[in-house]
Amino acid sequence: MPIRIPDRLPAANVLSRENIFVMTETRAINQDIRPMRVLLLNLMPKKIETENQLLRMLSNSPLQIGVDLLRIDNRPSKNTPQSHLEHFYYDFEQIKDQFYDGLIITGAPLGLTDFCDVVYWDKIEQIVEWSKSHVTSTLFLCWAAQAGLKILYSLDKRTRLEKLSGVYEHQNMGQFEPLVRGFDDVFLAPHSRYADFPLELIREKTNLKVLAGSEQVGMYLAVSPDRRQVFVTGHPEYDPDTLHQEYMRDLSVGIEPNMPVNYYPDNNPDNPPRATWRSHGHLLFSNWLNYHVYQLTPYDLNTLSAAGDTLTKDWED
Ligand SMILES: CC(C)(COP(=O)(O)OP(=O)(O)OC[C@H]1O[C@@H](n2cnc3c(N)ncnc32)[C@H](O)[C@@H]1OP(=O)(O)O)[C@@H](O)C(=O)NCCC(=O)NCCSC(=O)CCC(=O)O
Ligand SMILES: N[C@@H](CCO)C(=O)O
Repeated sequence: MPIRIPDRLPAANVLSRENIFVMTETRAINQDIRPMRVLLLNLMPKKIETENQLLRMLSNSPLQIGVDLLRIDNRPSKNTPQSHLEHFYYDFEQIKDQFYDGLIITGAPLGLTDFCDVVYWDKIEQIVEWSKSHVTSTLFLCWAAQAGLKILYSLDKRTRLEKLSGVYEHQNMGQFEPLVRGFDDVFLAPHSRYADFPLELIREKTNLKVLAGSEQVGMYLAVSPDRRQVFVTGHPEYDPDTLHQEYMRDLSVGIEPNMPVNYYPDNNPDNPPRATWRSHGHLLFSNWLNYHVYQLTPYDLNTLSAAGDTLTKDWED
């Protein structure tokens, strides 16, 4: 089933060219099934690219999914046309009385910025708190995972000496957890972060269930006991060339970044990179939509705030 997006959102053309079935608002209103409602809080610098990447991941589902785009930084954007933001994005005030089946909070290039110096930190805290009564399942990506751990578990920011950049192996630690259904025992995913998530720290300081990771990258995927919060510290949604774009950007601003690990064929940046994580990314987002959104969410979303922990399925561990 397709994703439901505004008629003129750029992703409509991008995804249609890839034979990905998107449904415009005009077509969608003729369907008499309840679409899933997913809110995308986009904090990434290249917002249109991130929209395309995440909508592609959400499109690989038998569900009809309505996607609302949210912004919380009303300063002029450095990397996205203001007209795009004004036309396609909601402000929190416009949606705070709404209920959603899913919320995705993206990464942000704020790995070297203390939380207290993040211009919209108060709004992030407000939205995470709001999600507890207005969203069935929240997916925190990369920087948002670190922010979510701070807000929900008071886990202080930990920063690596060097940026973790490249495509890394992960052990599947989730056994029969639905979120990792169909995962390989060992799988690849990109990372691009200074944030640090040591496995033992996560296990010691939170009640999260770690579902995938490694000694090298730490925790990659974890889920709360009620399965309503999912933390992903990497970027399974990335295009093949996203790490390359970031590498070239960081070189051009004089940061002297290390070359992304296990990424360029023959470790040569002149060779076009290939995606070795795409199937994992699609499976992760499909499993999230199926087991953490669709199968948990109440038919009447307005009952969500009263539902509390009765949403939890008693899946076998
Ligand atoms: C990454 C770049 C090169 C990006 O440079 P840009 O020219 O795009 O602009 P920028 O001023 O850095 O801002 C990028 C986006 O972050 C927003 N931004 C910047 N500072 C902010 C702050 N204090 N609070 C809230 N938002 C902030 C800007 O508004 C912009 O979003 P709009 O476009 O909407 O205006 C730069 O930030 C940089 O050199 N940073 C130091 C290296 C680094 O941190 N790289 C990323 C590491 S990876 C990472 O941080 C992932 C997370 C993690 O590691 O935990
Ligand atoms: N890693 C991204 C930011 C979100 O993780 C960057 O270098 O811009």
